[in-house]
Amino acid sequence: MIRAHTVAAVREAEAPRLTAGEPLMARAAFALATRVAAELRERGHRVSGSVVLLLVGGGNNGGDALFAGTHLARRGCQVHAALLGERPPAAGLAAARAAGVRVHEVLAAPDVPGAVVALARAAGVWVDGLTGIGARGPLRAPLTAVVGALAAEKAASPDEPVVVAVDVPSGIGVDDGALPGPVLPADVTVTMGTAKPGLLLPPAAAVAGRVEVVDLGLDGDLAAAAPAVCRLAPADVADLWPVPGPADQKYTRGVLGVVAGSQAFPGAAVLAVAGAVGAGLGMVRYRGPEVPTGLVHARHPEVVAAPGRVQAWVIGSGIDPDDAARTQAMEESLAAALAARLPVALDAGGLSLVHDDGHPDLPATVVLTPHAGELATLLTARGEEVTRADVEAAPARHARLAAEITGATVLLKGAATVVAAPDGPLYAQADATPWLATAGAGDVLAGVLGALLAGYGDAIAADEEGRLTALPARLAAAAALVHGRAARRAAGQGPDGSGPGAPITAQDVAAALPGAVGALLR
Ligand SMILES: NC(=O)C1=CN([C@@H]2O[C@H](COP(=O)(O)OP(=O)(O)OC[C@H]3O[C@@H](n4cnc5c(N)ncnc54)[C@H](O)[C@@H]3O)[C@@H](O)[C@H]2O)[C@H](O)CC1
Ligand SMILES: [K+]
Repeated sequence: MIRAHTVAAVREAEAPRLTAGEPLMARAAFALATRVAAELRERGHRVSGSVVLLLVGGGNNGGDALFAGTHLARRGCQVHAALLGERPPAAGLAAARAAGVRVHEVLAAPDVPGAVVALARAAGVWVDGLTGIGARGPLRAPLTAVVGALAAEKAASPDEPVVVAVDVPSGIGVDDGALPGPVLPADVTVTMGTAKPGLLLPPAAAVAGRVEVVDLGLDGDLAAAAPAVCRLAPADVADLWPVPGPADQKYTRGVLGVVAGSQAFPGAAVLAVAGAVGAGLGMVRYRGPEVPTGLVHARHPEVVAAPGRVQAWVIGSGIDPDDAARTQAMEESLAAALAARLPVALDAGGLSLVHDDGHPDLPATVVLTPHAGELATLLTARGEEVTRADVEAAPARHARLAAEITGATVLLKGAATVVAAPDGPLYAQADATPWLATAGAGDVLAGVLGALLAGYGDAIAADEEGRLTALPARLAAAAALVHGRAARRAAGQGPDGSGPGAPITAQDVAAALPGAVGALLR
């Protein structure tokens, strides 16, 4: 699991070590130089003779870059430093000059962006040491124009140069993942001491590239600080996955009630059920009208269409809130779940059940699964004037707001999936593939989540002391990881999303679930 800590937590952890004179910056700079050299070699370049441009801000972020440039110059790189801060870090500057780094006072140039771009065009590596955790707000002039020009250069030639961000790409919202202004997208971010929330949270996570965490010896100090954002890795999901044992039978593995699909949208019932059975569980009880029931049985004859005991519910996929009969069925199953303290995945039309305060203070065992538009509609219905664009610009903030308003756990779907509960860390999962943006994918995800909730349903229902309140959020993040990995598998991509992939349908994703789960458990 990747844990990300806020600027305040990092400062608090660093302070005693800095006071004690620990050489944190030296460690940081050496690790940064080592990564730059590795990136050069991995691209088939010799380190010695390679041209490296340091973009140097006025604080210690720039200091990291300058000291790293010192190491690189000593390894034979031709290193140029473009000074873009009013007061460049003196110690770093002196060390760089002593090592032969060529220093450019570009702020004195009549055309600052032009001067930087001229240096950049001659370099194979750009080291972004403009701002790190000391940034306040969107980048200010002249960095705005400089970064805008460099981003345009980089967009025109994506393969070369390689952009290495120091600690964070300059200009992102370090604690919230916002993109308040121009940012230079990085191929690699070498982040110091611990990951930062903005490297995991959308939209900024999309410009961080591969994130490498440098161990500065802060883990002990940071362990005391609860992480602000977590990202589950496959191993964490494997530890969570309900794997049956010799004593299990279908009722102990978990039975899932599915209220999805309608005469108008019967396919969603098939897809939600396919997601659940593909993820693996004891049994599905499907509740719906004749047409979807027939389709479900045609694809999944093992599904039971009779009422009975369940350990979790999926409610809402493929249901139009204007469909009175189906809305009544949704209300009844939600009421039954709440009365029995069972976990629920509320998807699509099911979200309309929380558009008013008819269910005040939902427990965190209810997991809402909106996309950005549905979350905007929900928040607006609950009195927060919010548009889809607002949600997409700050997904984590809006997911947490919805969790606080409703009391439920919120899984906000998107290119990266954010999970927020009223308390505890955010989760940010980036396991999907753009090929997953296809009709019905959300229905399958609701089924995967339902299967996981059913696997833990009895334990959650019996959890009188609230020891498991953090579990639904973690299960939701796990469902997002497996759903994304199954989509990559179905698209013919690697587990890391590598490769071009190919068109997939929601059913392809469901069919790939058993293989994706098996790959996790190996
Ligand atoms: N604490 C340590 O010793 C270590 C820090 N590491 C590195 O240092 C930075 C944090 O350094 P700090 O000096 O606190 O701030 P920054 O360099 O990130 O930024 C301050 C710098 O940027 C200017 N600035 C602030 N906001 C803006 C803006 N919106 N637009 C333009 N310029 C802005 C400000 O004026 C200053 O000049 C951390 O990220 C690490 O890289 C070491 O790695 C570990 C030890
Ligand atoms: K930076």
